[in-house]
Amino acid sequence: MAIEVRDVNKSFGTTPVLRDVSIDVASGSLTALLGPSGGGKSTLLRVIAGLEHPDTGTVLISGVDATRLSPQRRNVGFVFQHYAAFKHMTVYRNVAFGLEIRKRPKAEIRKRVMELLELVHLEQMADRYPSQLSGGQRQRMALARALAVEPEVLLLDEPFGALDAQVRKELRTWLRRLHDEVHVTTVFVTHDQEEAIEVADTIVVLADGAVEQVGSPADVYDNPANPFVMRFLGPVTEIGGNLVRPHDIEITADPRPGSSEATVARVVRLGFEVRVELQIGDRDAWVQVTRGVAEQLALNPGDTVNVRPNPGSRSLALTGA
Ligand SMILES: Nc1ncnc2c1ncn2[C@@H]1O[C@H](COP(=O)(O)OP(=O)(O)OP(=O)(O)O)[C@@H](O)[C@H]1O
Repeated sequence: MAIEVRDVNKSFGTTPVLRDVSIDVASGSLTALLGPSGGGKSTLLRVIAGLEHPDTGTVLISGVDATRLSPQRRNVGFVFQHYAAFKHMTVYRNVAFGLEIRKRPKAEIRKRVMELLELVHLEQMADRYPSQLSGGQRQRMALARALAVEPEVLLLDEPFGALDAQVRKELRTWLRRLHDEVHVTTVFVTHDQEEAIEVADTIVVLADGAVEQVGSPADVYDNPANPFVMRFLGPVTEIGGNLVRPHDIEITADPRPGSSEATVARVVRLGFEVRVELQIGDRDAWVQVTRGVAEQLALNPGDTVNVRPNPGSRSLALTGA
């Protein structure tokens, strides 16, 4: 294990922010800390980095108890949402900085910095200043700088959070590819479930200071541990007291075992998919079907249909939740 967090508790004043948090991060993995705002993601990342100290519990990095080590001695690289670059230094010098203070030979520094700039596709920008870069380019520079000193662990706190949606999407793909090339153990914080699903190989769902579930993107999406995780990871709707993914619902003209009667309220075409809005008793629900299915059923507002979770699909009973 590259990182082992054991029974960590942390409060700010009297407010508990991390409650008995234990996670294992496998060497070479790309792990997302995912959860709603205020859930404790950044605090957990900062505890791993050594920027915050847990009240109780331990943090091991590469098997070594790092709980009391300073950030400098943990050999971690860190990138924040708003990256503080050295404004008066070129991109080259920003990336070289960590190696220069470690007094590495000039030729070695040059080779390493140019390799890194190539890796983050900024080789043409070496002589620019940070103010002459776009937001996405600046974050890529930040990653190159964090990687320069060959950290054992790379920690990213919403690294693309301040960028517009399009650039964010590009950088996600880019981060995944970069990780496939470099394989450095990476933990990144995000509140965006799509980002976590697309980029990470392991997702840790954190809410209200506690770990709700740990698993692969497919695990947490298809087999959520509880209604909170199911709701947070993707769209849900409620049918017969069960929480179901809207694409996991069977809609038929005639009743089937376990089905509920519903009235079609609206049929919305969204390209290939069709969203069927329903009224079941006094509750609203919706189902996502393909255009073919919608056409076959010839659905119109006011029609009576029957719906039930697809046999074999995952649904969660809501009683007591
Ligand atoms: N230095 C601090 N002093 C007091 N309270 C803090 C401090 N840092 C964080 N908190 C509180 O701890 C809780 C968790 O914050 P944290 O930033 O870890 O959550 P998060 O999941 O990363 O949320 P976000 O996505 O909004 O950053 C919040 O209620 C926050 O107000």
